[in-house]
Amino acid sequence: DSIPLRHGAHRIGNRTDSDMAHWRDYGLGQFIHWGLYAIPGGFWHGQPVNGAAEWIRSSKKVDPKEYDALISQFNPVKYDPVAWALMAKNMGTKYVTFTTKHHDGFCLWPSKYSDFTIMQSPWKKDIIKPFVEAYNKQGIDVYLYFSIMDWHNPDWRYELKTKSDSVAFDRFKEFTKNQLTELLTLYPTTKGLWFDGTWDKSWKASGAFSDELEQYLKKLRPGLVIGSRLRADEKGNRHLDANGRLMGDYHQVWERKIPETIAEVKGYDWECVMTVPENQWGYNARWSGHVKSSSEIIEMLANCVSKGGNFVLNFGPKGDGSFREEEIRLAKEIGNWMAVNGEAIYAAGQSDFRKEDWGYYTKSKTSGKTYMVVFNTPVTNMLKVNIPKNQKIASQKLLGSKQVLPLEHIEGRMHYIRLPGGVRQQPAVIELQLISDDQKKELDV
Ligand SMILES: C[C@@H]1N[C@@H](c2cn(-c3ccccc3)nn2)[C@H](O)[C@@H]1O
Repeated sequence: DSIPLRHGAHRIGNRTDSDMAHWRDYGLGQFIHWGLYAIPGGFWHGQPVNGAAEWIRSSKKVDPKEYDALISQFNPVKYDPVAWALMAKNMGTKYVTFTTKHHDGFCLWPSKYSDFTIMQSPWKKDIIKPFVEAYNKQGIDVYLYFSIMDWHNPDWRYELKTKSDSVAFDRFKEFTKNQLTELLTLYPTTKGLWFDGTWDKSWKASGAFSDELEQYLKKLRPGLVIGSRLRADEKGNRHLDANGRLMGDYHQVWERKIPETIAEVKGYDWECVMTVPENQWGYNARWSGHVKSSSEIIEMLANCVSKGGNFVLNFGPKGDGSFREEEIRLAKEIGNWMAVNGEAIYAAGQSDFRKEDWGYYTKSKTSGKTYMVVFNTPVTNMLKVNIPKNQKIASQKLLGSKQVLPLEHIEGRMHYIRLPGGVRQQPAVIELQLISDDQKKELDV
C-alpha cells in the first residue's frame, strides 16, 4: 500500500483529455536553444571551452560578470522567425519547444521582474512574441522552455543551508511564479511548459511549492502540458513520487536517450529530446565528435514512435539569428522523408507486431494501418514479418511508389516481404493493410 503524500502524483494513469491526445499525436517536434551563449558559441577569449556551449557561463575559464556583459552584444540582425517557422514546417514539425530563459537567466521576453532581458540589449524587442505568431501561423504548436535554475538571479540557491538561504529562495520562488505568469499571459497560445534546471537540493526541498506552482499554472491555462521534470514530492523525489507514480503529464527523463524496450516506458506518455552533435544544445562553433545524419535521426524518430513516444530534434541558431548549414540541410532531408512517409509517424504509435531486426513497426491511430520502417535491409532483401494472431495481411505496399511487394508465407504466422533491390538513400516504409481472419474468410467466399 502507498505512502501518504500531500505533494506526490495527483493522478493515477495517463491524462485522458483531448489536449494530451493531441500531444500524443505529434510524432516529430523541434527544440530551439537560443540565447547569449550563442554569441561565444563554445569559445572564450579565442579558446574552445569544454562542455555544452549553453553552459559556458559555469566554466572555470569564464568570469560570470564578463559573460553577463554579452547582453550588450545581443543584436540578432538575422533573426527571422517567419523563416524559422517555414524551415520547421518544411521539416514536418508538429510542435516546437523554445528557450525563453536558460540557466544563465537571460530572458528572451520583456520580463518586468528582471533587468537581464532583451529590453536591456541593443535588440530592445520581444523575441518570443513574433516567434509564437510565426510558428502558430504554420500550424505548429508552441511550448516554452523555462529553466528554474537561474545563475544570474542573486536569490538562486543550490542548497538551503541557512535561514537567509530560505529567505532568499522564497523571494526566488515568487520571482519564478511571476515570470511564468508573464509567459502564459503574454503568449496565451502556449500549449505547454518545458521545465529544466530542477535537479538541485534547493528545488528538491521545495516539493510543496513545485506542486502548488503546477496547480496554479494549470488553473491559469487549463489543458497545459507539463512534463515530469518540474515537480518534486515532499520527500525530494523527482519524476516518480515516493509511491513510484509519475508526477507530470509525461515522462521527461529521455534527454539524449531512447528507451531500449517498450517495457522501460512503463506505459507513460513520453518524448525524447535529442541533439544533432554530441551534448551541445546551444550553438557551438566547433562540433566535435559524431554529428548525426538524417537517416540516423529518422531511425531515432521511428524508434520513438514505435514505442509510443514523440521525438524532438534540437536546433541551435547562431548569435546573429541564422542557422548553421548542417542544420538547414538536416531539416530539408528529414522534411523530404516526412513528406512521403509522414503517415507512419503522425498520430501513430506502438503496433501489435513483434519487433524484427530490419527496423520498426508503427501503427496509425487514424488509418489503422501498420507500417514497417526499414533501416537494416537483409542481404536477402527478405523482411521477416510475424503476423499477430487472427490477423492477415490484405496488402503490402511501398509508401510513395505504392508498389505492391511480394509476400511469401513461410510457416505458421511467419511470412517474408521482399523489398525491391537497389541502394536506398533513406529508410523505406511499407504500409500493411491488415484484416482479421474471419473478415478474410468472408472476402474469400
Ligand atoms: C535540454 C537540456 N537540458 C540541459 C541540461 C541538463 N543537464 C543535466 C544536469 C545534471 C544532470 C543531468 C543533466 N545539463 N544540461 C541542457 O543545457 C539543455 O537545455
